[in-house]
Amino acid sequence: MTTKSNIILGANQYGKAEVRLVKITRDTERHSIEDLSVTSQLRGDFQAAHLEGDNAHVVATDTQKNTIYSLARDGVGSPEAFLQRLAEHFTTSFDWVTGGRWAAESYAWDRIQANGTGHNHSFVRNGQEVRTAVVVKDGNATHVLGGLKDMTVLKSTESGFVGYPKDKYTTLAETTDRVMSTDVAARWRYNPGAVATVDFNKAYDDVKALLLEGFTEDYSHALQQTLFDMGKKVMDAHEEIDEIKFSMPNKHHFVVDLSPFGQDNPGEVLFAADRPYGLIEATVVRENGSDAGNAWEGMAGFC
Ligand SMILES: O=c1[nH]c(=O)c2[nH]c(=O)[nH]c2[nH]1
Repeated sequence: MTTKSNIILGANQYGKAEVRLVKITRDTERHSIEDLSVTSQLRGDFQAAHLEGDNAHVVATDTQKNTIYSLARDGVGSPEAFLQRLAEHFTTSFDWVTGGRWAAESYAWDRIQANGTGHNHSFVRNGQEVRTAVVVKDGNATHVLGGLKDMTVLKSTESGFVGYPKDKYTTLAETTDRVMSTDVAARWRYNPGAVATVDFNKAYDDVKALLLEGFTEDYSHALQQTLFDMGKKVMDAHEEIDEIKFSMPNKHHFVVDLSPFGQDNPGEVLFAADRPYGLIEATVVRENGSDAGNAWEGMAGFC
């Protein structure tokens, strides 16, 4: 005789994904623009909805979307602060919502330069990188993650790759001078005790600058070393950050053989391959930093 095992509901969350929100602040002639894609996901007691079709606890995803727009009426400020307001709203408005995950991407706009100054109300999208933020609330614990992605960088020298093991499958030639390029994706976790006093926009600008400096500063023996240097630089300067995770493709640039055309090629004409690419991922952590709890749960694309 076989006994049937009991089937129960496991982890679950739900909400509205990628709510496109543009907030123009126009209380003076000099307008400003905040452009985000916001995702809200609630966690808590949603057992009856899944097991019995009882929606009494199901705050509609449409309501979640409307809440995002309504809270934006009072300003966004920073993605991290805005997500914390959403988290606070949902967990205090509905008893059974014990936590959730709120995420944003934000897209920067620069003022169009006209007659030597930034225009009051005309903007051009700045496509250098996409800013990311996540707030995870679980009971009394709140985790705030800053981040960025798609920040494409390249150094045309001061990078090499030597000393790796050679076996019968190794064809890669050692080099002490190559192009190194990557799309930086990084997410950093703020110490929960510091969150109340962090100026998230200022911290973001500074972290981005430090990442760029870290990429360029020293000779790179591998993307792995450069990744660590970048993370260490950020964490040395920002005590309020306890951890930074990276995912960085090694965007290979191959020197094209021009000898069939009777030409030399001292690393000037390159084939930029789009795949396959190396994929270098790591976390740089502050020893004895705060407990990450479930801050990284469900975070795709990072290890
Ligand atoms: O910076 C690099 N790291 C690697 O792990 C690697 N592997 C490889 O083939 N080229 C490179 N470059």
